Amino acid sequence: MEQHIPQPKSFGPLGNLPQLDLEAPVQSLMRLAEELGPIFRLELPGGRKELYISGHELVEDACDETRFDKRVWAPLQKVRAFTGDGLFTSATTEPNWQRAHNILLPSFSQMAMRGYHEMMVDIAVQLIQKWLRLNPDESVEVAEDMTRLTLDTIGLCGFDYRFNSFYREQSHPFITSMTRALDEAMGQLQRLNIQQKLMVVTKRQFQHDIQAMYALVDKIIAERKAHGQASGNDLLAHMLNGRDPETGERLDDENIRFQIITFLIAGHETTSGLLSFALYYLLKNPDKLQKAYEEVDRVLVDAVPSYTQVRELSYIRMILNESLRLWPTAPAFALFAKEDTILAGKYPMKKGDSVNVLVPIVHRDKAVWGEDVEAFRPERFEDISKVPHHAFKPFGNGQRACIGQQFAMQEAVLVLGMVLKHFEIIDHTNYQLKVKESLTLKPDGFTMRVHPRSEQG
Ligand code: HEM
Ligand SMILES: CC(C)c1ccc2c(c1)CC[C@H]1[C@](C)(C(=O)N[C@@H](Cc3c[nH]c4ccccc34)C(=O)O)CCC[C@]21C
Repeated sequence: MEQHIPQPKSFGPLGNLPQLDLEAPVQSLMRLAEELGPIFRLELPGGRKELYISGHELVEDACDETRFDKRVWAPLQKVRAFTGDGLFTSATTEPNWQRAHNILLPSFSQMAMRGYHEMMVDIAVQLIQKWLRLNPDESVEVAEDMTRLTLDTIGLCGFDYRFNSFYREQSHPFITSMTRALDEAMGQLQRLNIQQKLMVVTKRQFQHDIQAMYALVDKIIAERKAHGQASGNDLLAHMLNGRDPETGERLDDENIRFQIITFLIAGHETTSGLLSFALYYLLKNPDKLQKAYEEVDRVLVDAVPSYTQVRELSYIRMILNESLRLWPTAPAFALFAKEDTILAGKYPMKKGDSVNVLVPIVHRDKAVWGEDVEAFRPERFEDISKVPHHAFKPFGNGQRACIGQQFAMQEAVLVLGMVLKHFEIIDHTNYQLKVKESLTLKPDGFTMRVHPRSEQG
């Protein structure tokens, strides 16, 4: 029988929007979920309705790939204006999704990470050098420096391009365009169609920013095709030379452009947020911080970490997983029913109906994580077989899960390990976490002090 699905009271054409804090929509949805329970409906401008699920049984069932597939929903549709049929914004049934997936999977495998290690170290050393030169009374703007690091890392590993963010106060022009375009895409999610039509200047700026992004990326592709490239082991080389093992086909230049912009977006904001949250939790949990220092002092015995040593930093990896549990920097993803079905045996869904997974709440489901869900306890990830993997979805689901997961984790373990090897981190302002919501989640106004640690042992 039809189960009741709670929905907050709605206010005419704007639906439930007036009750939400549009500066922090995810945190609004988290509060709604605590009030309304593991499933609730939200009404949006123009009568659009969205169904949110956050209970582990519902999420587990919705992650059944035989019955549900990734939905390219409104937020992704808006971004598709500049990422086209790139991996992130294409439907599984589009030809370029399967082709790019088949061609790029090896380039993002754990094996491939060995090939990116030197480039990741190149950028990580720049961060360490910058922090070593700070005066004792100066502090670090954590999220800002981590964003410089992750952007430069994906630029170098992706297509041998140096944004040189550590040598700039202002963002690189490409990033200015990308950030403004993303902000506009997000803004469109909350406007009525009539508002959207009237905002002519904004729309023109949006188109200008998209053309600016394409100009830079198309130039990089053209130059690479004209002059080739020494190393030949970055993502661009793999995309230019790769063939779909199933069909022998290659990616065309337009799709390669879309993939590069996709990796820049998906690859830097999310990883920088993860590193920032991890440092925040270590400052607030000195016993875990001590354990982390002990691991890096034991493993990182050389001036520069080797690929193998990074793989040995298991407690650092557990810290990052626990940070992703509490603050998954990609906080929601959407699924649709491939055929008529019953969700978790209770909620009938017609073919095409969709659900949105509210990741921060399923990561706090006490039924699977225990009563201490708000505690920062990396030890939950000690034994991977004991992690409730259907209630831990920071990288999405199934064949549409994050292709960059190994890249992100390899980079984050390397950077967090190097930071803790070189610095004692100090919570000099007793910072209180405020989560800033843009495309993803990150700490707002988070600064800390860093003291060089004397050479250990
Ligand atoms: C902590 C860092 C990251 C997090 C939390 C994260 C999270 C996610 C999530 C949740 C999805 C699924 C989205 C959906 O279902 O609609 C996804 C997809 C994707 N991510 Fe990531 N991501 C991270 C880093 C990266 C990096 C470093 C890259 C590339 C260099 C990347 C590239 C992609 C791509 C291409 C997809 C689409 C995959 C496909 O559908 O074929 N991500 N990511
Ligand atoms: C570009 C990608 C990576 C991206 C970026 C941000 C978000 C997403 C994905 C997907 C989820 C999306 C949110 C959570 C979302 O569910 N939105 C839904 C519903 C919605 C529209 N307005 C809202 C205002 C408040 C609360 C909800 C909505 C939607 O947009 O349909 C809204 C904020 C941006 C966010 C995090």
